[in-house]
Amino acid sequence: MEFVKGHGTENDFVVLPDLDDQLDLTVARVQALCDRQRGLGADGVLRVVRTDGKWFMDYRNADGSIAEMCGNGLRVFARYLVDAGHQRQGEFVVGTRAGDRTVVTHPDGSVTNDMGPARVMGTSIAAVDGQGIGGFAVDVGNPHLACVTEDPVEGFSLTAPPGFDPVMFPHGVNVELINVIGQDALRMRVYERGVGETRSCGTGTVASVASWLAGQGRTTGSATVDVLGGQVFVTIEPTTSTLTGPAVLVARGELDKSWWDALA
Ligand SMILES: N[C@@H](CCC[C@H](N)C(=O)O)C(=O)O
Repeated sequence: MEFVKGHGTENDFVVLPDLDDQLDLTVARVQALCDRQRGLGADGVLRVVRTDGKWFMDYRNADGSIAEMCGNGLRVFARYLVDAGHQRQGEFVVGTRAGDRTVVTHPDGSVTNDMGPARVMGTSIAAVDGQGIGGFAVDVGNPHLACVTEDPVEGFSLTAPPGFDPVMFPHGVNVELINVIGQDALRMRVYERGVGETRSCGTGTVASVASWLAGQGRTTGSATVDVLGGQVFVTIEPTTSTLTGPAVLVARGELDKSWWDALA
């Protein structure tokens, strides 16, 4: 069974081409694939499915849970489709659990995703490293609590999961810590639901820009977002948002059939 390994600003994924929707992708198999000692190692899995001529990104977190959307994963997914000859360079549509998303692949390897609306749902508090930090709840298809803070984000420990209000976030939440580092320039760290701290989160960068704008009473604007794994560019518009950043394919190979079968 073929696999491809790739990353977007060092948020890394195992891509599993399954065009005819045949794979039984169990929780145990996702966990083993993502394990950095006993598997390939990744923050998540992107299963590539084609149903009735439409692409679908089946995204799974490293713990095996299903998430609605993955912004960095979508760029890697798009890059894979072009690299494999399934799509021409340029614009096409990928279905996700959060809805259809238009992507544009660029000759320099970067990809621009239409990320859909970033909906600011209210305010809440994250408990991080023994500290309560206020932020905005932002729905980017998946849930985020994006917190702008004056304290340097480098100073926080994100080894333990942040606390959050389970009434506001009944299905869990991704928590972002954000510093404003210049004009229209943010720095972000993230603790992802179902993964832990990652070096980037595309939906998290969109939520961060929406939260930063909301803090100024604004609903539109653009910013660069520096993450541990690089930089992306986000624009928030009245009814949608866009995310531009790199997408890198690192390796391709074959999974061992007996290893895979033993995990069923
Ligand atoms: N890394 C992703 C987000 C993946 C899903 C997230 N962990 C969740 O459970 O909602 C991104 O780039 O957006």
